[in-house]
Amino acid sequence: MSGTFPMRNSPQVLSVPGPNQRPRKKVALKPGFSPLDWARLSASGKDLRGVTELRLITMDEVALHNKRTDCWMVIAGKVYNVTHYLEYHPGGKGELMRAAGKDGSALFNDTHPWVNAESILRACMIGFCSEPSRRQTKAVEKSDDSA
Ligand code: HEM
Repeated sequence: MSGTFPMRNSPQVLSVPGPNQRPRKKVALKPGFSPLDWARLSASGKDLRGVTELRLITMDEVALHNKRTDCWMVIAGKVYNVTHYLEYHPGGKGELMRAAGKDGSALFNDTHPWVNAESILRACMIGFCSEPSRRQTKAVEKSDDSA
């Protein structure tokens, strides 16, 4: 967590970007695809996972699901089927698809560290990633070197 407040690109920053701020890239979502609509769909009991039980999933398997009609993504070690969420993503389908079939944690954290993916995507979580993310791997390698 950085020590500055508000965080870079946080919603608490005025919407007019200053000289050192990234412009906001939120898109206009289609009617019926607001965050509230997603919350309703998530709570509706509709099957958004497409699997029956949580399990360990390899990156190779995640990589097979990289299409708009079948899209899996790892965020912070958890695997989500984000196919239904694509239309509801406030940053747009295209942005989310950059991490389709991949570990999107780094892009996610660089773009909006304040967003609670775990809570938003609870209804479409399908398992745990069986491999540490590249960032985590690096941190482990570093601590091994210094030991
Ligand atoms: C699957 C997990 C993700 C969830 C649940 C999610 C959720 C959100 C939410 C709630 C916002 C609105 C933030 C706000 O109003 O402050 C947002 C905006 C955005 N998201 Fe995501 N996101 C996800 C992944 C990604 C990824 C992987 C990217 C890749 C680049 C991305 C790019 C963006 C962008 C560019 C915006 C617009 C930010 C802005 O206001 O400038 N998101 N997302």
